[in-house]
This record gives sequence, structure tokens and C-alpha cells, in this order.
Amino acid sequence: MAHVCASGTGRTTFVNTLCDSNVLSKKICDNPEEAHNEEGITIKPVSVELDEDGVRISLTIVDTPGFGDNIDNEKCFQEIVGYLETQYDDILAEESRIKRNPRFRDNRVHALLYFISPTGHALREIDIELMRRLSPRVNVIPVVGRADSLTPQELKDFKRRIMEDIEHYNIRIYNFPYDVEEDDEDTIEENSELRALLPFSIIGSDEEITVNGRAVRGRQYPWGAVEVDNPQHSDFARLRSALLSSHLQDLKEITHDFLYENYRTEKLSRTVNGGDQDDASLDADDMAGQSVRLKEEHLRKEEEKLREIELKVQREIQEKRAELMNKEEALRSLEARLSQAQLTDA
Ligand SMILES: Nc1nc2c(ncn2[C@@H]2O[C@H](COP(=O)(O)OP(=O)(O)OP(=O)(O)O)[C@@H](O)[C@H]2O)c(=O)[nH]1
Repeated sequence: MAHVCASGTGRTTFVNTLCDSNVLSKKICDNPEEAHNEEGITIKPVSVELDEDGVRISLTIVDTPGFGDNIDNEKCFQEIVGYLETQYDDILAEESRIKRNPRFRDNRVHALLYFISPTGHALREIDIELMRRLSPRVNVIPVVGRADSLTPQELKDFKRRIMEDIEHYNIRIYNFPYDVEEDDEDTIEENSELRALLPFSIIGSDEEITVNGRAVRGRQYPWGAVEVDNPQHSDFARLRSALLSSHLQDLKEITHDFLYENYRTEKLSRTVNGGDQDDASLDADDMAGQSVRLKEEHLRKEEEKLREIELKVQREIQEKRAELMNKEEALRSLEARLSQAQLTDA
């Protein structure tokens, strides 16, 4: 799973809330002179073991801090897409290997949570562009971070505008797909409910607070408390169970059957058509070259065998011809001796 967003949208707190531990450390920047340095982004995979309803889940979180903080974000785009594609290249190389590596780890990213700042306006140009460019490579799930910054009505309107933009710009996010003809009623109901929640509103907190005598994860304000796991306050619990349990398999299948397959087809057809010559990492190239070399070798050996047979036959013909000539010679001398004998008798 990956998270992408600008700084300060609550990404770090969300990851720690999701994992119920301090997986990511918060960035504290107290030096104003360094606060706006162009840093680029650092992609940091972190692995955690989680327990979801008694099932152990090994989750790798790929954090991309700093995205959108720079004036030129092109480098960030490239880095994120590059990371996603490198994981696909690794699978492609592994699939082409004659002998598989039993310790090979599939590091493909199955879901990318795109954190949208709770501005209350609409999507920013950079959000539209990044989501559009990432969606052919990964299941993009848009989320609104720090959702308690907006009133319920503001949040509702903000969500609606975001989804209108996503549709308008034809961004292919992961929208809990279902097929009314093929899927069962429960799946259709569950998926349409989750789709209606998009983008998920997120509230994160590292703290436990007491609400009506219960200890809950939440944020305490002078005017009240917001609870992370309360569906009236945030979509956190629905998103967590979709990601870690109900839709994990679907996310994996779409990644393998659709996103990776498309990437693979694009990459191989680019290679066949002579493009993308610079990519020496693709083992499929080596495989194709190797198979041509093997065929050439096989043909060469066949030709050698034929030549040997031809030489042998030629040798045998020559021997037979010499034998025949010898016999003719013997016959001729016998005839000569015979006619000499007849002459003597006469
Ligand atoms: N109101 C509110 N504040 C939040 C929430 N989640 C995090 N925060 C606060 O927002 C600030 C930034 O949170 P982080 O989790 O560090 O955000 P980030 O996106 O990881 O930011 P960087 O580490 O700078 O990239 C912190 O002061 C958090 O306590 C939330 O759900 N609601």
C-alpha cells in the first residue's frame, strides 16, 4: 500500500492509527530557513505485521513524504511511477526466469491512498494530474485527510465536488467495482455502499481519549471529541476493513490481472517494436535473444550432420566406382586372356 500527498494532511498519523503503533515518525521542522528547501521525495517502504480479526497480515507501507511541496513536481511524479514500475519489472524478470527464485518477494503496490487536503474547495490541478497519471499503474483510492477540519455539510459538498472532478477528468480510481449481472447481492450492496463513501474521510489520532467512560482513539477539543472508529465521525473503520480484509483480494487481483498485465503488454510490445532500447534490465529481451541463439545453434548442428552424410555417401560412391573399374579391368584382362587362348588353340 502506498500513500501520496502533500505535507501536513495527516498521512503519518493515519498510518500510525491504521497500524496502532508508531510505524512512521512525524516530521518536525522547526527551522523556518530549511522549511521550504526543495527536497524531492523519499520513497520509504516499511513492513508491519497486523492482526485483523485474528488473521495475521503482513503489510508493507510505502510512504512518499513531501510530494507536492516542491515548485517542480515532475521529478516526484517520475519517482513514484518509477517505483511502481520497478516492482512490475521485478515480477516480469522473475516470470521469465527458467529457474524460479523460491525466496522472491512480490513487492507490487496493491493500493495507493491519495490524501487530499481538506480545503473545502475542489481538487487542485496537481491532484488531478497525479491521480490521472498514477491510476493506470495502481489502484488509486482518494481520501480526505484531517476530515474533522470540515463541518459535516462542508465535507459532504467537498466529497461531491471531488467525485465530480474525478468523473469529469476521467480518472480511473479504484471505485469498488461490481457487475450487476455477475456478482451476488451482498457484494453489489457492500461495494455500492463503499463507492458512495468515496473519497473516504479520514481522522487520525495517536491518542486515546475517554468518551462516556470508554477509552477510544480520538481527538479531544475544548468543544468536544472526534472518534477515529466512529462511522458518524469518519470513514476510517470502513476503509481499514476494506483495505485489510474485505477488498484485499480484489485489490490484489486487479493489480495482477489488469494493471500489471497492461504494463507487461505495453512493455513487451515496446520492446518488440524496437522502442525502449535502453532498458537492459528486462530479462524477456535476454530470453528472446537466447531462444534465437539456441535455434541458430540447432540449425548449424543439423547442417553439419547433413554435410557428414553427404561426404560419406560420396566416399562410398567413389569406392564402388573404383571397385567397378577394378572389376571391369579384371574382366577385360580375362577376355583378353581368353581370346589369346582361343587363338593359340586354333
Ligand atoms: N484535525 C486533525 N489534525 C490531524 C489529523 N491527523 C493528523 N493531524 C495533525 O496534523 C499535523 C500533521 O500531521 P501528520 O500526520 O504529521 O501529517 P503528514 O501529512 O504526515 O505531514 P508530514 O510529516 O509533514 O509530511 C499534526 O499536527 C497532526 O497532529 C486529523 O485527523 N485531524
